[in-house]
Amino acid sequence: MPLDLDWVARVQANTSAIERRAASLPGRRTVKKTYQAAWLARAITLIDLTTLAGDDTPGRVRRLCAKARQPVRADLLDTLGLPPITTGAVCVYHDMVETAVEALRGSGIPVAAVSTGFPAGLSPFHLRVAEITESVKAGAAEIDIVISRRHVLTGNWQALYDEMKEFRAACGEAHVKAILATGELGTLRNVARASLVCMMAGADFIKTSTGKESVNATLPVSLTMVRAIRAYEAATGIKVGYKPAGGISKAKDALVYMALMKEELGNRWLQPDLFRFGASSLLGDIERQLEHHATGAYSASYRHPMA
Ligand SMILES: O=C[C@H](O)COP(=O)(O)O
Repeated sequence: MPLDLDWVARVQANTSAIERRAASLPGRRTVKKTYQAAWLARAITLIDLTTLAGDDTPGRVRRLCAKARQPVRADLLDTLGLPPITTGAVCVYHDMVETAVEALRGSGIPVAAVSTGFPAGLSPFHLRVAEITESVKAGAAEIDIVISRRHVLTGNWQALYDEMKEFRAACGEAHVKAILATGELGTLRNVARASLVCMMAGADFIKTSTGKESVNATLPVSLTMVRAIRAYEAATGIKVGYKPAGGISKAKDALVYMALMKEELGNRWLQPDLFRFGASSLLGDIERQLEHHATGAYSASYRHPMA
């Protein structure tokens, strides 16, 4: 849609109310027993299984892809009466896209690439656009772009809109997730406004963080962003997805995020086309919890290596 600056200017965020509501979630909402096992299995299908490290190698990416294809031991799934599952996607740097596409061939698992000068997004603009084009050409079905934080910090909503619109166009058929790097945006009002502008410019998902900021996904930021998604759907009928990312490594945290989505946006946002966790180590803890459900005993985390 065109940029609606009046709507952007009207956006408010009541920080203390948001913090109160976010703080009430972990204590109030838990699922137990077989329901918990079912929620955790669902959580696995929502993970963008990620490796974004300077020392990534094709071997590590291939092992990660094998894990994405079979995230939980078959005998555990059998004991729990769960069908075979896979992760939602595998998320890598551009250089690793071809390796991941090859390793996931036939699985139906999409490859997500972080493009546009991830994580700072400060390389020349034409190179950021070219990086998207290259990642799509290499087979990435999803592109995670990073926005220019300075456009938010200086209130230049037109520049943010134009940038996002161009990234959207370069993605073509690929889904685009807009990484806001919320830990660097200063206020929750900025987070709400940036969310709205990215949605107006065509983002399929809005995502909290690169995982490289000093503060990554948090519940107050998530509440702010999912309320923006709710407002955007109410006004336009368009459903935008949500991806909290960075520092989510415990099964119980995943359950809290899922409860937030269910309460704020409904069950529809607990499907992989509208919700993902960006996480490199969450799967290991979920596997441990599922093993506990199946056997009654906890295994050591080294028994659930990622890659
Ligand atoms: O988008 C994914 C994040 O980079 C993963 O962050 P994490 O390593 O803290 O799970």
